[in-house]
Amino acid sequence: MKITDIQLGMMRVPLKTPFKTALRTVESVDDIVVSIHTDTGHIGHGEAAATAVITGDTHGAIVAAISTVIAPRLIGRDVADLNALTRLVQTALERNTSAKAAVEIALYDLFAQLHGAPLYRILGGGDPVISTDLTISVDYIDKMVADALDAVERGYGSLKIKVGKDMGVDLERIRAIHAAVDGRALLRLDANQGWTPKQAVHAMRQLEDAGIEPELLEQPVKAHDLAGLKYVTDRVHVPVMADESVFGPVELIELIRMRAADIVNIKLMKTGGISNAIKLADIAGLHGVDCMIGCMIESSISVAAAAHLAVAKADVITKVDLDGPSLCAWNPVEGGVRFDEAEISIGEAPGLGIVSVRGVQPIAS
Ligand SMILES: C[C@H](N)C(=O)N[C@H](CCC(=O)O)C(=O)O
Ligand SMILES: [Mg+2]
Repeated sequence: MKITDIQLGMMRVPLKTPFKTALRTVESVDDIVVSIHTDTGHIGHGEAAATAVITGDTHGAIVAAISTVIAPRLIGRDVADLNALTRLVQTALERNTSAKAAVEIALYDLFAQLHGAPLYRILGGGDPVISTDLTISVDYIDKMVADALDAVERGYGSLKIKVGKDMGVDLERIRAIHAAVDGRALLRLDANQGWTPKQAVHAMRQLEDAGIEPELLEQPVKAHDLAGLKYVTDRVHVPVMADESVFGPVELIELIRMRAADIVNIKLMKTGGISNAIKLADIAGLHGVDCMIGCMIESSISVAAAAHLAVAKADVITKVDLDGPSLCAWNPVEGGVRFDEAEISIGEAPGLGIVSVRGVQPIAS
């Protein structure tokens, strides 16, 4: 199975409701779709999210990285040599993790198709049904409470509450949601770097005093501030999770050496795809550090790949935040992984199981 062409397209899928964090507000998935064509007629699919405030990646940079740097290295190569191909992708250029992720996802999709098995089986197998949380965007308190109650009604057992905007109001937000949900869902807090280390410790102690025990606190402080993250981890009972602070193995090893966090959030758009995500899970597992698998604002192409990985690495990836497809107004993918509110289930179709993708505008390269 030889690679003959790599095509790029732009996909827009509106979200059901605006997605709001301490870092940004976004109303649609606007992602680059990668299709890798082969001489056997098989097509591998991938997707890159341009989350400039986190990865630094923009649409223009993703398109340029793939079309001018990565694709020329892959054309004519055999999909059977997956490890050689992922090395070519990872060493093609520095950073550009979302572009690398999209290409790797499509390569793994093809590799699994080559072997006639769903990707999770190629990655080691597992129970193909997992549960995701749902994100509650940071907003007016009444709106967040209503969104949280709606999510509980829809069957979500874990809610990821976005905070990090204003410490005083954030505490009110959490207290109000905690009271309304009344034990029917676990509360994960994600400050997206919005607090100082001292504010984060103060906030968690206030919650403790009020008898509120969130399941975890995600990325309370600036991404580069590992010392600040450790300051919080050392002083609160709530498990602290690193998200924006950890992209790849190098950051994870430093985080573990410093004992700066209790959990790490693995996202394909940060790791540059599946090969490094496997390394992160293995390093974390070796050190007894649990992982969450997360996503950016992505659709059911790249989130499907993350779901396959989560199934295969379920011993280490114990928490799932793959709600991108649930946030979308419609599903652009025919076939593939089934996203039904909290339940994500993977079928037995080879690769990612994607039959076709709707609403993609070709990008001339
Ligand atoms: C969508 C997912 N639940 C999530 O919250 N991801 C964010 C970043 C998403 C973005 O800004 O695109 C996170 O975990 O920080
Ligand atoms: Mg996060």
